[in-house]
Amino acid sequence: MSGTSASLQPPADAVTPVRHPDAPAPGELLGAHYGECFGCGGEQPHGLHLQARAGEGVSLTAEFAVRPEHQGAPGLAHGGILATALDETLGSLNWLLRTIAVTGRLETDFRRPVPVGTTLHLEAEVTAVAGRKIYSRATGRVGGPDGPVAVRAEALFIEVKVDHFIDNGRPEEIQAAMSDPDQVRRARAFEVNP
Ligand SMILES: CCCCCCCCCC(=O)SCCNC(=O)CCNC(=O)[C@H](O)C(C)(C)COP(=O)(O)OP(=O)(O)OC[C@H]1O[C@@H](n2cnc3c(N)ncnc32)[C@H](O)[C@@H]1OP(=O)(O)O
Repeated sequence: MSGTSASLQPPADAVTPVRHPDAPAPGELLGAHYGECFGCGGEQPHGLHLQARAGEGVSLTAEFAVRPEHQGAPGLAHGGILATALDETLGSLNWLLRTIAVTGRLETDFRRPVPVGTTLHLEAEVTAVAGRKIYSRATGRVGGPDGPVAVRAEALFIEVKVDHFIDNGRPEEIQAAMSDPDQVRRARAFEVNP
C-alpha cells in the first residue's frame, strides 16, 4: 500500500508470525471475544456483529453485513464504521497468536462506497512481529469475496497484559467479563498465555 507511515513498517529484526498450536482450525468461526463488544458482540444490539473465521497461517476472513444503522451518507456505510470493522477484524488476528493486544495505530484507505444492504467481505493477516509489536493488514471487498476492494487498512497492535484492562476499564464490566461462563471467551479476554 502506498503512503503507509513509517511506524507501520516492521523493523529489520521483525520475525514471521507463528500461528499458535491451539489456534482455531482453518475454517472455524472465532466467535465473539466479548458479548458487549461493538465489533463482534452478540449482546450488543447496536454493534456490527462481525463474524470472523480462522484462515491458514495467521490469517482470517470476516463478514460484516451493513445495516441502516451503519449509515453515514444516505444509503452508504459510515467511514468510521468501516474503520471499526477493519479494526475488529485485525484485532481478531491476535487470537490466532494467542496474544492479548490493542490497536496502537490504524491507517485506512477508502476506495469505494459500501452500500447499506451489502456484505463487506474482509480478509486479514499478520505480516510481522517485533517484540510487543504486531504488524497486520486487512482488505474489505464488496459484491463477494472476490469483488472489488472497497477498504484497506494496515495496523500496529501492541501486546498488553491483562492489567491493561483491569487498570483502565470499569470494574463492573471487568468483573462481569471475568465471570463469563463461556471459557473460550474468558480466555480470549483474560487468560491468554503467549
Ligand atoms: C482482549 C482482547 C481485545 C480484542 C479487541 C479487538 C478489537 C478492537 C481492537 C481495539 O480497538 S483496542 C482499543 C483501541 N486501542 C487502545 O485503546 C489503545 C490505547 N493505547 C494504549 O493503551 C497504549 O498507548 C499502548 C498499550 C498501545 C502502548 O502503551 P505502552 O506504555 O504499553 O507501550 P509504549 O508506549 O512504550 O509503546 C510500545 C512500543 O510500541 C510503539 N507504539 C505504541 N503506540 C504506537 C503508535 N500509535 N504508533 C506507533 N508506534 C507505537 C512505541 O513507540 C513503542 O515502540 P518501541 O518498543 O520500539 O519503543
